[in-house]
Amino acid sequence: MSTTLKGIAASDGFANAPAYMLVQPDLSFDKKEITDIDAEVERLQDAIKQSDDELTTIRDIAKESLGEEESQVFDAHKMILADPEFTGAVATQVKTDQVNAEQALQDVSDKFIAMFEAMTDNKYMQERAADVRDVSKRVMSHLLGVKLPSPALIDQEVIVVAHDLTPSDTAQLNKKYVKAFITDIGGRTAHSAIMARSLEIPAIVGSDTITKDVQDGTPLIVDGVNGEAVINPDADDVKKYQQLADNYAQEKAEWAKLRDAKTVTADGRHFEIAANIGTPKDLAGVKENGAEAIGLYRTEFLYMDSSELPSEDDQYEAYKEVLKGMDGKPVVVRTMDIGGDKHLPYLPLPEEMNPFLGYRAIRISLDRQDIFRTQLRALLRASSFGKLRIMFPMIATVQEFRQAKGILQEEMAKLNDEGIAFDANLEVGIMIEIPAAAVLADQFAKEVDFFSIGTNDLIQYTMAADRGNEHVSYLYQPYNPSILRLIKNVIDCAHREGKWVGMCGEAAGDSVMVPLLLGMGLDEYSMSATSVLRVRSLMKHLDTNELQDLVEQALNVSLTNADNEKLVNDFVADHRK
Ligand SMILES: C=C(OP(=O)(O)O)C(=O)O
Ligand SMILES: [Mg+2]
Repeated sequence: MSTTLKGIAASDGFANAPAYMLVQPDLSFDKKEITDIDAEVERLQDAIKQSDDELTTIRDIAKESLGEEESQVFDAHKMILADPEFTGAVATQVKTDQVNAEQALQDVSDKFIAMFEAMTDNKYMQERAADVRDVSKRVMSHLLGVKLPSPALIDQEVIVVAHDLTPSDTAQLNKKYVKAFITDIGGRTAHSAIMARSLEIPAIVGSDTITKDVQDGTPLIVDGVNGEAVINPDADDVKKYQQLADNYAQEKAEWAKLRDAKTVTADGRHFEIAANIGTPKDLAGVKENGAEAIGLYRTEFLYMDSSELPSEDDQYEAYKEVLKGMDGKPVVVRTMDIGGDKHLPYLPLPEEMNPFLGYRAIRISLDRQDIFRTQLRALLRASSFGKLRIMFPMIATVQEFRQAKGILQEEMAKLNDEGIAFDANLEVGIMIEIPAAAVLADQFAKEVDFFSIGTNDLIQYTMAADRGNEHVSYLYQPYNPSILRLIKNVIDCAHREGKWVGMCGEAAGDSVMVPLLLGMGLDEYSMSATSVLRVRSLMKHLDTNELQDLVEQALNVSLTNADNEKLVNDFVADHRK
């Protein structure tokens, strides 16, 4: 019999395929005394050989789908397997201690890991500890005869099931075979969910129990629009979801007709719909979906995709590609926003109790000015190839903005002295994602060129609810009057100073939020590229003259998020042109 599991709808679309468990297997074992030493060493050699074959396959697939650089880590793993100092030492230990291969492997790898981790003055060697850990896990899985999941090896249509997916796990999913994913934990604005939307992979997060409810191969249906998974669907379920998927495809075909159209409301007002990107590769999606600008380029992915800090030239090439690719249309580039759930293996951050409230984003940039200045120089050099706007993340105080802008001006002066061209008039703005900045928007508005409201963080900080924690996901309330009042304040303060305001948090592409934002006069809406056409279609059917009353009610009469959701849905049903 089929069962339905409810989670958080993270990325639109429907899929019907068997489950692929991307979960870490149990690698525990008992220590054993061995009498047949030769047989035990042979068992170890077999496991090493199987691991090596597997790594060859993974490397070849990774090279094809992710590129040469990303595949090199697997060559490094093969070298460890071939190193007699490591695998030879395991065989020796089996012989001398007369213990099972699992125990010998663990002892030797623990020794190597401790040795590498102690090399605090050589970061490169220190990072090798992670490689040894990975390799020994792989050999251990073969010794124990359990499967180690590997996204790169998926070569059939599946729905990936995982406890959680990191942004880098998500980046490895091959859209050709991974038809959807479901996780136990996570929220709608966690970065894996945001990436799923830009990859157009239907997804459900925060299901709580999916990894316990299914096994490898269990038939599954994912409804990413409503956040529902059907486990072991019957013929009726399949028919019902096929119908929903067909309707959705039809709706998408209708929206696609607006690809080259300007975004205009029923009363003829133009608003800018922009896209959020993480890498230059996302430009294709921006074009396919007819976005009018890039409202947020999350540059931290450039740092996350690299094995060391990207050089000024590497960054320059990436920024130039995006600016040229947009053909003079605006591109808002946000400086590095590392920290929170975004990590750099080569930039160890302090262990923190509350990483989202800790050392992150502009706080790191102002502290590590070497990293910040390199990024700013790369951006400035690229600025002559298009319409660049620079934006600083996580600004809490006016002083932080002044300091960041001061550093930018110093780099401008240096480039000037060196005779290197850049756009001296480029706009410099900030993300509004900390309540302190939203409240003091009148003061900030006198100094910045623009605001972009980051609702993902603004909501988590205002409601004190971790954006990636499914247990508090009910507090992700974009239409809560408290959030709407902060947004209205930001828009009004900016307009009073003649500045423009955008929004690049996920709420900018939310069908309930858009009528309210239009009514408040938000100028620019930046969202996953895959949401652009849906929102353009929605705006076409709304008359901004009729939205003032709606905003008044949402701010002053409604008490809850749910009140406002209903208010807007009823309004749109009655007033759609
Ligand atoms: C757009 C935002 O930034 P990020 O999601 O990258 O934190 C936000 O906080 O709304
Ligand atoms: Mg943010």
